[in-house]
Amino acid sequence: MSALLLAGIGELVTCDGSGPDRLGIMRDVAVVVDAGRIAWIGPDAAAPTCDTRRDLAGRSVIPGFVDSHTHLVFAGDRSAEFAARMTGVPYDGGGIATTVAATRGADDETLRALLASRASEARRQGTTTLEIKSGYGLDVRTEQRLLRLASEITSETTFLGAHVVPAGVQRDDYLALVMGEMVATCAPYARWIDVFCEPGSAHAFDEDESRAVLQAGMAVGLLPRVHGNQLGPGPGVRLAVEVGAAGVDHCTYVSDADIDALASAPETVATLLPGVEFSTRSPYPDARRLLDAGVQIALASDCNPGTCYSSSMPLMIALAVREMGLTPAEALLAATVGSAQSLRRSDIGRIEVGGPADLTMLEAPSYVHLAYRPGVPIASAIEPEGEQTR
Ligand SMILES: N=CN[C@@H](CCC(=O)O)C(=O)O
Ligand SMILES: [Zn+2]
Repeated sequence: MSALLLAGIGELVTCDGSGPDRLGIMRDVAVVVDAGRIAWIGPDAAAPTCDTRRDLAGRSVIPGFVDSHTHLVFAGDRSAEFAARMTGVPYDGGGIATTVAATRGADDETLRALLASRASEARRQGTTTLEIKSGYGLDVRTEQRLLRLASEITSETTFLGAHVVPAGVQRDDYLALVMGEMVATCAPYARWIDVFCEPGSAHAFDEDESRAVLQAGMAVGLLPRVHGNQLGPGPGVRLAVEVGAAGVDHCTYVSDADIDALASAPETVATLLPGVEFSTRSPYPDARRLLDAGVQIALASDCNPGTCYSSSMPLMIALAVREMGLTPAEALLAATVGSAQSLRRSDIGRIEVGGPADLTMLEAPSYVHLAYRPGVPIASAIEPEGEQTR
């Protein structure tokens, strides 16, 4: 068979929903990868002969992480803002203007190189699917440019023209631009429409503004998702459920009513971003409470220059376990199938014959090491062709 045989897998975590933890764990197996898809899974001892054979020597293999929330296309540096925050300066979204200025001033080649380097950094840590938002252009030309560049590397692109109101533009004028020329120009390069719904921030948008933005996107065929309840209690969760959004992301401050609404709307996934709480020194959401109430949850990095400059899904899993009350199994499911669900994808986030060969290898015998060994680079996406970088 002209394919790649991955032999000697000690633990294959399929995340197929079977077994006590829904992890579908298989032991001492082999996997055949052919033309980018999984062609065969079975006992190691019964593996077919292939042109290429790689021995994983008992390592654990898991589905590639699905990072359903990132802002990877930007230029500039905000490390000073982070340092100030660590001395007590709160986050309010105002620093986004710094990134917008740097991003507008960067040419395509510069942004493409920055994006490629961040995407490769994520892949080296086991991420095989990235969602990428615009939102650092905030003018028609730059927003379209960011989405065009993002769409060169992923089909999961999100128009976030309604990130904040840019300097020098009246709020009403900016909203009219976003809902008119900007969304029309960006829609060909986007699958999703997002809005920073945070009435407590002078920079972001209130409930009515957010609803109008989402409806304008939906009118041109984009699917809604929401940044909500990040800086304080608010209408984000409620609005996401109302419009049938695929995800409401952050959910740092949720009420009992928000949890009830999410529990009765399984199509709206609560996407938790613990790297943001870590990097803004905010309280963590109670993921245990959400899960116990029957809410669908996902984990993502929110890699961005302001609130979390980390692309590490293993770090998010470790934080979810240590700080948010999830078991290692629940955290892994949230970072794979849960996150896939928040992108309305059933083809990724799990390992099955016929599915894409999105496989991540751990330098460990068990997936539990993702939380057990925080900060240690044990996860990397398996490269079916070419050099394995780890
Ligand atoms: N909250 C809004 N947007 C980003 C942060 C953007 C920034 O500060 O650059 C977030 O998801 O946290
Ligand atoms: Zn975000």
